[in-house]
Amino acid sequence: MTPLKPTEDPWLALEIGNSRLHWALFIGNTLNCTWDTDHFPESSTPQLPECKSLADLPPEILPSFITGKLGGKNSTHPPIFLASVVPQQTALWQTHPHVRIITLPEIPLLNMYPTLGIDRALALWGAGKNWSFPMLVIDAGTALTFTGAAANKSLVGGAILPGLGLQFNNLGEKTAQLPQLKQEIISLPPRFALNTPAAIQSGIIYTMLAGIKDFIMAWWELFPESKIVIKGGDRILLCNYLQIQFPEIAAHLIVEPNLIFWGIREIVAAFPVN
Ligand SMILES: Nc1ncnc2c1ncn2[C@@H]1O[C@H](COP(=O)(O)OP(=O)(O)O)[C@@H](O)[C@H]1O
Ligand SMILES: CC(C)(COP(=O)(O)O)[C@@H](O)C(=O)NCCC(=O)O
Ligand SMILES: [K+]
Repeated sequence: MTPLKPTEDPWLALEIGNSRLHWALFIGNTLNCTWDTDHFPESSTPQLPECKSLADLPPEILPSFITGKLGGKNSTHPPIFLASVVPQQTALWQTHPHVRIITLPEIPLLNMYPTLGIDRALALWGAGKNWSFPMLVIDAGTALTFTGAAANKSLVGGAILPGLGLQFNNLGEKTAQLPQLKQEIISLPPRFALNTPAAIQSGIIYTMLAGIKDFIMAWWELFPESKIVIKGGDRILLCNYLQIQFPEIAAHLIVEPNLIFWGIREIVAAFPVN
């Protein structure tokens, strides 16, 4: 891989989550734009190892406006810094000539355990470096996770539960009489509902909001001054309802969709260049 001049060269960040791929284009240290794409279908076997130039990347991965920003299809392929929590998807990229996979030991957090998700570690590192430690990150993604570190950048720990989409899908799939609902809740349902869809929405949303509040309160008992950042595909929906249910808590949350990319940028900046 050609060495990177961190101040001016373009590079791509790719986070592979359990629902989709999250992409960012950086020019040096500056985030230029972000986009999301689907996982590769398991049936397809993209010829990623053959990717020598940008023209070889499928258009559903690299939209044409991004190729344009990079100087067109014939320009040199920028490096892709990849962090993934989906091993089957990582495997597809492993042999790509311009991909560099970020691993847990490269993240300078202390006290990490070996199976900690790289997305959680990067988001926490990115948040702490941007806003300061202690720090608690809430990731409202496929899974909902809480991940916290103390002032000395040491992982305190966290928690994992099914995210909003998973809760709705699981309930719809594993019960005979419950419908598959979309998690787009237009407004907060009545707490004590008189029809099935509203009862499902009530159960899921009120317990999730109460759970988030409880974890935040427990964290503030340990670290009263800590900032809290929330990311992930369901962040806006959850923040909107937190705002209604627990406005004093919602007011303290920093909402940041690009947290993982700040984490990746920190690691790339520390990446040795010739
Ligand atoms: N366009 C979208 N595609 C998929 N999920 C979405 C989209 N917009 C919002 N979501 C919500 O985002 C959640 C997934 O969050 P995301 O941060 O994308 O997941 P991951 O990083 O785990 O792949 C889903 O539960 C879903 O409700
Ligand atoms: C908890 C996760 C599934 C979250 O994944 P996501 O919802 O962001 O796709 C992922 O961070 C993971 O696989 N973690 C490994 C276990 C751990 O962090 O302890
Ligand atoms: K994630």
